Amino acid sequence: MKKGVLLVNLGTPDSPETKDVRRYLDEFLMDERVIDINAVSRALLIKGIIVPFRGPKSAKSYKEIWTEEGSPLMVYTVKATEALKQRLGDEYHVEMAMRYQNPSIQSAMDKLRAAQVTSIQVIPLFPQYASASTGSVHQKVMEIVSKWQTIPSISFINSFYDNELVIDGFVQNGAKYNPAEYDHVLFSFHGLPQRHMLKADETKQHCLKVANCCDTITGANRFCYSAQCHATARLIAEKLNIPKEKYTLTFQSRLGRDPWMQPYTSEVVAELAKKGVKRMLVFCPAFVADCLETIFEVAVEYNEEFQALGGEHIQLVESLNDSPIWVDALEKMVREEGF
Ligand SMILES: C=CC1=C(C)c2cc3[nH]c(cc4nc(cc5[nH]c(cc1n2)c(C)c5CCC(=O)O)C(CCC(=O)O)=C4C)c(C)c3C=C
Ligand SMILES: [Fe+2]
Ligand SMILES: [Fe+2]
Repeated sequence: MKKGVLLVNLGTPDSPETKDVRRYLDEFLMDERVIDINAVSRALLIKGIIVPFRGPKSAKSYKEIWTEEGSPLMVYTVKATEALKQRLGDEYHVEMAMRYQNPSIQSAMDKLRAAQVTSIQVIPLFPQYASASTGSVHQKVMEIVSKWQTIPSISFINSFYDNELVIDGFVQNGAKYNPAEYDHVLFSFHGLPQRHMLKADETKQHCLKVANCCDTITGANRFCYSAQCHATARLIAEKLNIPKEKYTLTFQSRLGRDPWMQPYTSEVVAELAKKGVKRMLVFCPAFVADCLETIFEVAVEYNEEFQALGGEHIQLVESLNDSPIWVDALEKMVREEGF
């Protein structure tokens, strides 16, 4: 009998065609943990405005990054999963799923059940915990097993923002570019609406109330996405000897008009270009695989904005993708934190 492992990434459209992108956006943005407003307003906003209008625009962006093997997020996640299977051997049954679209969590859980695994270890592939990413994966898995007659031992990884091998993976990739040769370094994380941060603060007295609330991890902010992003950036910067004044942490990918976590990457990129920064190195350590948000938003869109304002070049540091050190990190998580 084998132990089960379920790796879950965010998800990506089945193809870069508008109909598939719309179906993906619809499933993603109708998740109440992502757009956390009342159900009627969410349906009106998402089905009536965002999906119809954003669908064709996003499809155009996906066409720019699509490869012969498929969407980069999918390609890298599949490769890392295959490498992990090799490492873990016969003692484990490993499945990979996407929170939205395919392969679905339901299909992966069905396979684990059919394989009669003795336990299931769920690893959402997001280094920093957010209700909209990790929390949503946890909820979906719990919904599925709640319908099973027999529920095996299940464990959920909450976050791995300070995992040494994960940090070292980003450090190795960044070191290839010799950060000292760049004028400035950005750590650009996927953003979230500010209200998600406030909801994560169980004390209601810390987040955005205490000065520099994200600078250290405390009891109040231990599950705060922003505080965990700050910790990840600090650890990478320390290992690469990047002094504090030479790097900035920013948040990208804002959607809608509500305030999101700040500072916004787009605004910092523009300010730095205007200040005369010419060469900038950008890490995106919220993503374990390169995807639309890194390959297109950072390396193409922000790069163009930077150059239009006098900057010379934005260099994206590759994500962990299917690097051996990332597979080492996953293997260690499975062997040390599982059953
Ligand atoms: C790092 C984890 C992620 C969190 C947290 C997250 C929250 C979040 N995202 C949106 C809206 C969009 N995100 C989109 C793409 C996207 N998001 C993540 C990760 C997180 N999102 C990834 C890995 C990707 C790329 C997927 C790929 O196929 O490459 C998109 C779709 C693209 C676009 O149209 O721009 C949207 C929309 C919200 C609203 C949100 C939390 C509230
Ligand atoms: Fe996102
Ligand atoms: Fe904070």
